[in-house]
Amino acid sequence: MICTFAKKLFENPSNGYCVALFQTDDSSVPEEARKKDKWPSSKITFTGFGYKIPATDAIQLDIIGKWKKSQKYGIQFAIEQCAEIVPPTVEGIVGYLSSGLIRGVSEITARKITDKFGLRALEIIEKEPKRLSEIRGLSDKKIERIVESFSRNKELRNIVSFLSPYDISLNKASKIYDKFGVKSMEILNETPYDLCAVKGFGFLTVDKIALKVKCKPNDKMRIRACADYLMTEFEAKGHVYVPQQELRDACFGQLNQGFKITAVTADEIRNALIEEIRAGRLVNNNGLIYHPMMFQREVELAKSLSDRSLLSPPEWGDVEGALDRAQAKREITLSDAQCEAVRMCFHNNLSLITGGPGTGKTTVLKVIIDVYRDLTGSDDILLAAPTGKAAKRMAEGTGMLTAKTLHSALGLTKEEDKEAHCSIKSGLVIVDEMSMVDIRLAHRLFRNMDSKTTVVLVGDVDQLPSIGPGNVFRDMLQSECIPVVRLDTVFRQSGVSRIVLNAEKIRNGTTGLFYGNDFNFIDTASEEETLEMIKRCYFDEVKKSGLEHVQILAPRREMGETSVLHINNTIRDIINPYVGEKNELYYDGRRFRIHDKIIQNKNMDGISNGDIGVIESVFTNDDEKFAAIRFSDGTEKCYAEDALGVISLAYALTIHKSQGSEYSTVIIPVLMRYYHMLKRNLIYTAITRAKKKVILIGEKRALMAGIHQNDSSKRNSLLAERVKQYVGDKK
Ligand SMILES: Nc1ncnc2c1ncn2[C@@H]1O[C@H](COP(=O)(O)OP(=O)(O)OP(=O)(O)O)[C@@H](O)[C@H]1O
Repeated sequence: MICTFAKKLFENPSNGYCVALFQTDDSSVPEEARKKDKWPSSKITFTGFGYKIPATDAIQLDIIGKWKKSQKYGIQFAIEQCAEIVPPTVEGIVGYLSSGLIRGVSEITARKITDKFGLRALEIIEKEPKRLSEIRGLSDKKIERIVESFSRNKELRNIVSFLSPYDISLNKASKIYDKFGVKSMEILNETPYDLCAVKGFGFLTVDKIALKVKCKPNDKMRIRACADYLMTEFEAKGHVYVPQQELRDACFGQLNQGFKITAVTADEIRNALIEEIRAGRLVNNNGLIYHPMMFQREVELAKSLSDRSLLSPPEWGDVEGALDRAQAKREITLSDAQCEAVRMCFHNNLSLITGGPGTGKTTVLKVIIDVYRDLTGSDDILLAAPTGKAAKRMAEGTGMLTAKTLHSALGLTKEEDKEAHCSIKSGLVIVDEMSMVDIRLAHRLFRNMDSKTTVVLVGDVDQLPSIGPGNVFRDMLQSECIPVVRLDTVFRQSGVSRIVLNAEKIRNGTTGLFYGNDFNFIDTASEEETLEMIKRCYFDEVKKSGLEHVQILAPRREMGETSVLHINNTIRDIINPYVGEKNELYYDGRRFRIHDKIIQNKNMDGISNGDIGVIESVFTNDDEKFAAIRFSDGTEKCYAEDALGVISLAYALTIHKSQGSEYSTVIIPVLMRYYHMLKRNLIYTAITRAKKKVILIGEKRALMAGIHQNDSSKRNSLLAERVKQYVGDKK
């Protein structure tokens, strides 16, 4: 449809999304889509939306798309492709060049260009840009900017029309241009799998495009991209390496999917993988395939751990005396295991402490800190944890002023930081919640830590392993080369807390749990009933203890009425109902409201991934909406509407996300529907988040089945074996 841009209604500058009014003579515009009241003109006015729409009336637009109906906005045109039609007149070209679409061209500049080149102006800019220097008063820098901007515009249009059959938005298309610039079209045609390097273009998307372009199913490029994709998928499941045959089989399945006869043979895959290994893009370590970076991390981390475990500790002096003084000062008598833990930390360079909730880990840390201060007269101690919440709890529990997130201690505060910028030189480093640390972060930590630092790693090995690849804490324990103390006596009012007793039972795979006020199970017959009961319990508990002390923890994020997403929307609409458009914000189909409880999902600008906050106000500034969020530590932060991708609602969280946090009361749905997800360490992690009360809702047999599923160590990693081997080699 040919139309002209009339008025911008909304724009999201971060992704180029725009809603606007357009005018046309095209009578195919549905009657309900025509705007009549405010735009009485001979033209037909309608609303359209899309990405990177040229916001100028200096040219005409040829738009392709579909009419879409929404309850809120009525019928609008969803623009999928948009071509600029520059009128073939000097005035038309001046209008186009000075419309703002081409950076650095004012009307005066545009006229200078048309004065010189007339109707050939656009052709000159495109094909003979150097000739622009014939125009007096145009600096080289300005010419460069004009040419760059012009070719970006043009290339983008080409990319978009090339990709139009594949449902790729303009926004995504512009990411291709940002990555490959003027080479974009060449890449799309010649080496389409290079697109996998662009954010938002996974192998599956690219494969569809590439196979249609010209790529043969058994093209090496395709096999290589598929192997890389599958390696990344394995890593996303927590594996550090993949056995060679498993990778070959997975490639065979993926590459032949959708073909009636074998399109890629096992031999072709084998040969392509051999080539990948020869070229150094994959590593074959005795039949185990790694991404080179993963291999390097595993080897270097293992070396670093073995070196530290063999290094003689500093001469501390009278550890026993300091230990006695610390106990006297704190008026506490540590158990034998606790004393052993303290001694271990001063007799070794690297030590591990593991224990479940209430087993006295924090108490031991306090004494370790006391002993260190006593022996050195110094406070050169770094406390760190993988999440902001865990760091905060660590500081509170030990009575230290600060504890950092590992990211901030290592200078990895921005998402783009791939390399750690800070080295850690403290005399004593204690890391809590170590089970959450993946191989990437552990590798960075040990690479950037002074070799003389005394390191104490604390965690609960029975909790879920890290989200990222590896099973670092468990592997360290299993290496049997790093000194460890397991704390297993529960101190916290033993016998009274069923949570702690049941945690112990679950840890051991026992299903005969104790039920009572602090550990409830509510049977429900269906998922709908479970949701109803979650709502009822949540409101009761919030009334009793307040919003921030009650947390719903669900195994699954999406799909189903008891998924995190569904529970969040349901609870929010009751607890914090709609109060008007001006108090709401939208981001990518999600809706946020003033007073909503939210969670931050990314480390940035002093706010840590996992921090909980509340939207305190919603305001508009310069036509843009903002949310002012107050985080639970008092930090306030404003987010523009288009930056809300970093937060989500937090009435319910996934169990994975809750690691490192604690709440007074947790409510957990357990249904056979999640059978494949319900594992012993998942249930253990969920219930140990509660300090005072656990309410499980659903089917008891699902809980029992989950407790019996113990696959916590099924992650491909050779860290333990490597540490053992290096230590053995050095002894
Ligand atoms: N040796 C001890 N004698 C008496 N009480 C102790 C001893 N050690 C710890 N406690 C008490 O037991 C409770 C739990 O201890 P602590 O907080 O150190 O455990 P934790 O393992 O850090 O627990 P969590 O992981 O749940 O935070 C505390 O109230 C603490 O004072």
